Amino acid sequence: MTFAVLRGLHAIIGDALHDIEQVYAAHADDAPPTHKKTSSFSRVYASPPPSPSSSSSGPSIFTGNGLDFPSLDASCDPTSPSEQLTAHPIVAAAINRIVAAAGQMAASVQAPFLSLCDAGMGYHLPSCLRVLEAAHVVEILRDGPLHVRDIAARTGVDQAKLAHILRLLATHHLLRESSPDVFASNRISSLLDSGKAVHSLFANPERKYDENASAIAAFVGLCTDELFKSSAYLTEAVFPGAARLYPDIERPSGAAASAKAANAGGLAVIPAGSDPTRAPFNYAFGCSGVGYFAWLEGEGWPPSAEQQRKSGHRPDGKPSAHDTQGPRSDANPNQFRLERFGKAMAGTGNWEVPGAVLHGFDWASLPQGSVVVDVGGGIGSTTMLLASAYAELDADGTGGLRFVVQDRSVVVEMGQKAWRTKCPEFLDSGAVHFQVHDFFAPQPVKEAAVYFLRVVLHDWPDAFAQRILLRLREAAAPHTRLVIADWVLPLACVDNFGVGGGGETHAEDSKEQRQVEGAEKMLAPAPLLANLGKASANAYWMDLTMQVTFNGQERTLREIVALAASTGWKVVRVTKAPGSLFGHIVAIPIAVPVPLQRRARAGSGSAFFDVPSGAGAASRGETGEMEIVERTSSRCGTPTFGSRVDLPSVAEARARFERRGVDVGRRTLGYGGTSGLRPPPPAPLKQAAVLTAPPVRKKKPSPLSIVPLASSPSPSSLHRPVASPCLPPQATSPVARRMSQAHGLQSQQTPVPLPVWRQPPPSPMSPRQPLSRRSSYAYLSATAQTQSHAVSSPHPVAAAKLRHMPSSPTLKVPPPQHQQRSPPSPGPTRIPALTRRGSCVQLQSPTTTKRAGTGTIHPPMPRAAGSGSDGLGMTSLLLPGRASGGALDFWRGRRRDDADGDSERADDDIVSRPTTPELLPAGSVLAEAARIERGMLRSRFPDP
Ligand SMILES: C[S@@+](CC[C@H](N)C(=O)[O-])C[C@H]1O[C@@H](n2cnc3c(N)ncnc32)[C@H](O)[C@@H]1O
Repeated sequence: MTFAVLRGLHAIIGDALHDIEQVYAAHADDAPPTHKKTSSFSRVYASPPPSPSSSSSGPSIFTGNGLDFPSLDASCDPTSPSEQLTAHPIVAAAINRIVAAAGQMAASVQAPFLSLCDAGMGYHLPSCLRVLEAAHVVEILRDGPLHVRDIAARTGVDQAKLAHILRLLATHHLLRESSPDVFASNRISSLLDSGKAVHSLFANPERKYDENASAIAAFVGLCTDELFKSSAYLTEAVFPGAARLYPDIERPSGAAASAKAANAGGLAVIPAGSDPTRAPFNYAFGCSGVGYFAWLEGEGWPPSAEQQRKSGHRPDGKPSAHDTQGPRSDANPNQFRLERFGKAMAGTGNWEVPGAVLHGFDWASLPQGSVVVDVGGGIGSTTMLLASAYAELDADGTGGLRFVVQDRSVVVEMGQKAWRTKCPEFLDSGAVHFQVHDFFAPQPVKEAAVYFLRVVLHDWPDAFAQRILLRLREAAAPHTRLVIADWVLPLACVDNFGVGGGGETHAEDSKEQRQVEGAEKMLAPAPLLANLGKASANAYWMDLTMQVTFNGQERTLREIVALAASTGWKVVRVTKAPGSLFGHIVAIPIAVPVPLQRRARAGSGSAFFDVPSGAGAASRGETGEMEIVERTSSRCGTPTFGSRVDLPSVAEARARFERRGVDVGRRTLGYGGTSGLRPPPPAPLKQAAVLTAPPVRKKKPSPLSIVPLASSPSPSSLHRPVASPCLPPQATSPVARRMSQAHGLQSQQTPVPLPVWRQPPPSPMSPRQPLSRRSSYAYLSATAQTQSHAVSSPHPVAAAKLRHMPSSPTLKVPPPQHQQRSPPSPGPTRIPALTRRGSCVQLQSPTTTKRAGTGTIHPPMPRAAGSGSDGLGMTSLLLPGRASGGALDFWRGRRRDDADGDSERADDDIVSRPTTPELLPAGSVLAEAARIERGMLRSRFPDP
């Protein structure tokens, strides 16, 4: 059977390659001459002929010119059509199948001992990668290949050693040895280019990460330095037996004591390995009891004597001469790492497919005036996205959702400043309100419609995450919904959990718990690993990174469900954007587990168990959990670790969802060959799942709802807001997708929305609808172009009539008015100039969260001279699968029906009007099309 498996893997690779070739062939017209692929296959990495076992048999579809796949040997140019096409859903999905199948194939056929050598000595890769980054080798190679002698001369690294370091990287395709001892950058290593001039890098190495382009270099620097070193101490931290065997290891003190601090009342015990300040990182850097962020800010320095001895630091704690971490400021010896971390964080918004949050919950179903609390919301970047879609207020001040962004005081201050600068109208109207709040303390906003936790829980071990969730449960009303946005790790095997199946679910899972709408059994069928193996690796790298740094973790669905259930929440739905392992989990309040109820009744006023804290307790070895939280804390309040520090403008936020990087549509594309890779699509979102009242029994209300919170002893005296441990997986787009292999799993998880991209020509294996060869894709890369959008604010100026959020710390949700709202209608939009002559766009109605339809815009046809106006052209809109469509007439000037001069439009504006409005089922679809076309027309007919 093994040969059958190997042949199966081989066929997957062949078929996936075929899919990719088809897409590139379909875009041959987009290729500038330099990107055209020739039929000679002269390059080293040119495509081999299809696999004989491939179901898409036949020769390569390239017999002449075509758009070639990016070469591994050349620098990465994210703006090239060839590179951009790698994000095409079909291509991205095919790439994932290739990565998964090739990884599995290699593991299957390679001698097991050599596989162990790969895994066991793979640590040299991050080591060598760090040299490459720290010594600025990629910038040195920016202008072309160099002999190692010259690289050594410029870096000061010994020539012989450097040659071996670079060769190891070249052997793993991270660099290229173009001739003996001559090295060149390639598609992968070129991403490390910080964009800085080489001389300035050597003159001011501490300024390397000043520029935006350096986010990936910063990320790799972070990964290959403290995170890599931390990972080396995983065994010491998790395996109690290690202490006996490796006496040289300094065991962080108090680890055992913190286990005692666990309470026995139903909340998770805090085992020794779950103290965020005694993680592998603390072993590696000899800074027991100091949280990672506090360490970055200078605490725990100098390291212990043992650590100094091992790392070569001088006994006075000052760095030794050969320490290459860059100059340290007197105030904070870790300043370089601190700033690098901040830079590496840039772009965490790419954890999520742009706009995915809008589909993660049925926000439009919430009654007017509902309050959404973004708990640990950073400076409100995600709230900005939601508010710009749902906070629009009606003229009488009753419309729209209201948002409360809660975080630590230093973050709230930053958030308010950013919002005041970029979109004060939300603050002025009271639609958005910032609030200082420690999420371990009682939640001041009671009975909110939604409590939203985005990438917060993964920062914390279970025992702490439980406390955060319990605080929200205490404040919840029956109608409250909890929305958790975090990675959802699939198992490495088929998993029936949540899909309602029996079989392999754990006996202790109740049937109710097993039902989670949107749960998936697998991402890929056999012979591939169910979680797509190596193609999904990034989420698992992230998971372990959280673990080694903070004892945090990413969670599987069953772990999230169990965590939620232990604090009185039932997970009802998970939504993942196509191509992402990042999920939005919706939970409803249920009865709180009995042990916590007992505790609440026992008179504490809270389900929390207040454990010993303070110096006295510590001296008795009874470290309290809240003391642990404090130790995790950031000393000088470094702002938004793990949170995005850049607030998008309203325009950028709207642009993210207006262009819909995400689609939860269910349209299936026919895929060649590897049929069965896509599990059936999840059922359409049911509003009922969100709107139906939770099963709270009237006769037995949750004890938490009757807990006299007012008389509760406030644990806040024990708390102070703490910096959150959280880590970056990705740097900024468009290369972010490379850092997330999970990005682009579309075809395996959810059918690809049809018209986002132009499709390849139909093949006998995979009949597809041919689309205009002239058309192109309007959604190139949402994140890449977001910056260039300028959308006028959709919000009516009715500030005087707007209701303000009460500024008191306790907010009550106003009685629901049970009136459905709609997101704002699109305002006039300037779309970035596209160079193509037409577009194939994914169209969605901005007036509803449901998909209104999809369509293909055919290229504008220039008007015949003398056709009676200064018109620019007409474009037609087709809605596939429907006998409907329409046409748009574009011209420069005033709207025709405003010819009386009433119009506010400028004479040189490009405007449009449907010529066949009756044919269009959704005017908003047409409006969307018009905005896109206007953008393209502007580029062709620049403003006079
Ligand atoms: C990974 S960031 C997520 C930020 C935001 N939700 C987002 O998605 O961009 C974690 C956030 O938790 C905040 N945080 C950490 N400890 C906190 C606490 N005890 N109370 C409130 N917020 C806290 C941090 O300041 C940070 O903004």
